[in-house]
Amino acid sequence: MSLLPFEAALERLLAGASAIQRTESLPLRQASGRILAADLPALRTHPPFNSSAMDGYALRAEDAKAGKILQIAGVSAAGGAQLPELPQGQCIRIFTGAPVPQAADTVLIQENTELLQEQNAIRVVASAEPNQNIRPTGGDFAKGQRLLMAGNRLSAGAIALAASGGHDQLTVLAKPVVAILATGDELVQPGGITSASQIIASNSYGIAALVEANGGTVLDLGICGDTLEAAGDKIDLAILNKADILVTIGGASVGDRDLVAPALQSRGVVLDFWKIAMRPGKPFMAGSRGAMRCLGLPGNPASAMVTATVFLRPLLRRMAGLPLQPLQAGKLAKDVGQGGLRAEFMRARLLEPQDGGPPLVEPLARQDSSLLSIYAAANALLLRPVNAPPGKADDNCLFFHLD
Ligand SMILES: Nc1nc2c(c(=O)[nH]1)N[C@H]1C(S)=C(S)[C@@H](COP(=O)(O)OP(=O)(O)OC[C@H]3O[C@@H](n4cnc5c(N)ncnc54)[C@H](O)[C@@H]3O)O[C@H]1N2
Ligand code: MOO
Repeated sequence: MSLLPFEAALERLLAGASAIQRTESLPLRQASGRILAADLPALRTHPPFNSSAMDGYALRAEDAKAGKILQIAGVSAAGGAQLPELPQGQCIRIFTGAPVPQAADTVLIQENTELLQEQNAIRVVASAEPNQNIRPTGGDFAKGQRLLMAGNRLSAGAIALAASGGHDQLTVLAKPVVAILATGDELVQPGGITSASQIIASNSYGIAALVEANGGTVLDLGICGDTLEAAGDKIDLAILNKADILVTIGGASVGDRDLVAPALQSRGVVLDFWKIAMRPGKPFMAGSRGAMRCLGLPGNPASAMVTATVFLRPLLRRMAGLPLQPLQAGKLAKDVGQGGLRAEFMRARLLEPQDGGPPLVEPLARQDSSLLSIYAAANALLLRPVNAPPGKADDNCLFFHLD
């Protein structure tokens, strides 16, 4: 069977994938980083009154002339209950954020006055122009105005704006549910080892972390043994729980015990493609059952993480309403060999460039797909295209960020 180029596989995977439309309402404190489901109008005007930008004296600009002596008729403080009147030819002591009395059209900063304590008055030292140091009503936003657009990712600033606009709950897109199933008779959970032949199902943890870092929520289906029935029962659970994406790990290759493809098919999953011209990750498969997308990752730890980065990450981000993280341009940090018949995603480290140019990408020494110690040390995947000529240090290259 011929192998599908990873670019074509990714295009097929993303075709027709869009942000899921379920929503949920969250308290502001839990909404950071989530995607706003609908345009957000301001429930109030801010500032709700003409407000002073400085500590000083509110007055009529015509009175704010150097040398004048003005009686202090009252005080306006932020949160103060009553706004004092401003009699003709007088001033009001005012603090930053406090409402400016209606008759005042300027605020003279206190540094430009001399306080005549005994007379409860000030002498104007430097004149002020009209409209100085006054933040007008609605200068930030007016009631009914759109504060944030649907599809906006809620940054710290957006959360503060929503709070200021009077919202204490936000309606956001629900996170896509990603069911994760590890397959293999040899697998046990961390802490569950009882014999030397067992292997800890570490991939499920790595994939779960990747899912949570990319806008998804995990439905952990645990581990199933290498039988069609056991795998089928777990797939039923994903269906029952309405998972948006089912990710299986292992059992994707060609051995007699590689049961994932037939198990998926036995539950009505239609496979779209299987086997990719990439290294690691050749046995990767994808299909769907109704709205549920199904990704079969190979079991080797680096193969599972690489295929999750190349395929699951963009699919999930698309379904979560997040921007994709495309390949980026870098420079090779050292010579690399010729590309093979499969595109290779080499585990690599990014080095800071000397001249502020693109990052230097240094492939790590050992690339076997079973090595988690190497995968964990990497922060990038260097792409070596099919049949690429040998690469020289400083040649252009492409890479995926892993962080
Ligand atoms: N004759 C062939 N053999 C293999 C081929 C092939 O084309 N012809 N492909 C190889 C490639 S490439 C890969 S990758 C592996 C992947 O095969 P599977 O997806 O069937 O993976 P398993 O056999 O189930 O497991 C492989 C390896 O990974 C360990 N594993 C599995 N699941 C987990 C997990 N959740 N956490 C940690 N480790 C896991 C498992 O114990 C095995 O050591 O097939 C090659 N063979
Ligand atoms: O492609 Mo496998 O994923 O080489 O180890």
